[in-house]
Amino acid sequence: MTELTLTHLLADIPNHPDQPDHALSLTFQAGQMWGILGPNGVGKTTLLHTLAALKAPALGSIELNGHPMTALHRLTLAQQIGIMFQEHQDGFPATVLETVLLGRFPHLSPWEMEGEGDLVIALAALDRLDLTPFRDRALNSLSGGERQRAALATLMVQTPDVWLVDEPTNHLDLRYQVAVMGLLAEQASIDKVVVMSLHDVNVAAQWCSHVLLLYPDRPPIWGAAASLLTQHNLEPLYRQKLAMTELNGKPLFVPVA
Ligand SMILES: Nc1ncnc2c1ncn2[C@@H]1O[C@H](COP(=O)(O)OP(=O)(O)OP(=O)(O)O)[C@@H](O)[C@H]1O
Repeated sequence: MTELTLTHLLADIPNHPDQPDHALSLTFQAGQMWGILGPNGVGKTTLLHTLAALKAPALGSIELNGHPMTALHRLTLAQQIGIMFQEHQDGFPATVLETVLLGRFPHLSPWEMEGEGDLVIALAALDRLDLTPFRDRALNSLSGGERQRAALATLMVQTPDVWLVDEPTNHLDLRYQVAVMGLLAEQASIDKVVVMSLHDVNVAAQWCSHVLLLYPDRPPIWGAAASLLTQHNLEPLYRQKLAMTELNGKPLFVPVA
């Protein structure tokens, strides 16, 4: 079973002094769905990039299934860890299908072209995200929400064991917010590790099994979403007064002006 273990980890946030008492020591496990919550600029994206081994930490270490990340081959990391970025860049002109097929890249030998099996996986992902009608369109012609769905389709095609997703509901209308969170929950249910940054505490309350709360001015806390998502913990997180009610047994928070 996949495990990503953080030991006294401190992400290297530019222009921020290192705060060793803010270090993280926790394990993200297969089947869990983690939401990272915190105010703008606290370091959620930087932490996700650190977990993907795209950025060295300021302190501490990360192990994937007991192996230090720094000792793993880039190809192994690319096969096992997938990240969806918050901003989608157009590296080069490509169609939606060509872009999504890039997710197969870590699974191909050098110079090997995608085969029939790869195409089947890519077409299924396009179908799952309602992108089949867009398959031959240029990626840069898609709307923000369509591009977000194309980025998630690419991650599906990569089939990583660890899904790191930066603000998965960005740009999405309400129906696709639910569809995408359902897709991520499905990945957790098949024993993937799912870790995402979120701005919507209600999405976290509805979908996440665990949360990590990153405070700018005090040590982080982490654990079961049901016990940590409280007014007591969230008001100081956002420095915002909140009202709370309940819907279907889950808390529902509303900012109070
Ligand atoms: N290249 C950079 N140069 C200088 N500062 C940077 C750079 N990249 C990030 N930062 C700063 O690092 C801090 C953490 O940024 P990060 O994007 O990780 O925050 P975040 O919690 O994801 O924010 P948001 O909720 O706004 O997406 C911010 O203050 C940001 O301005």
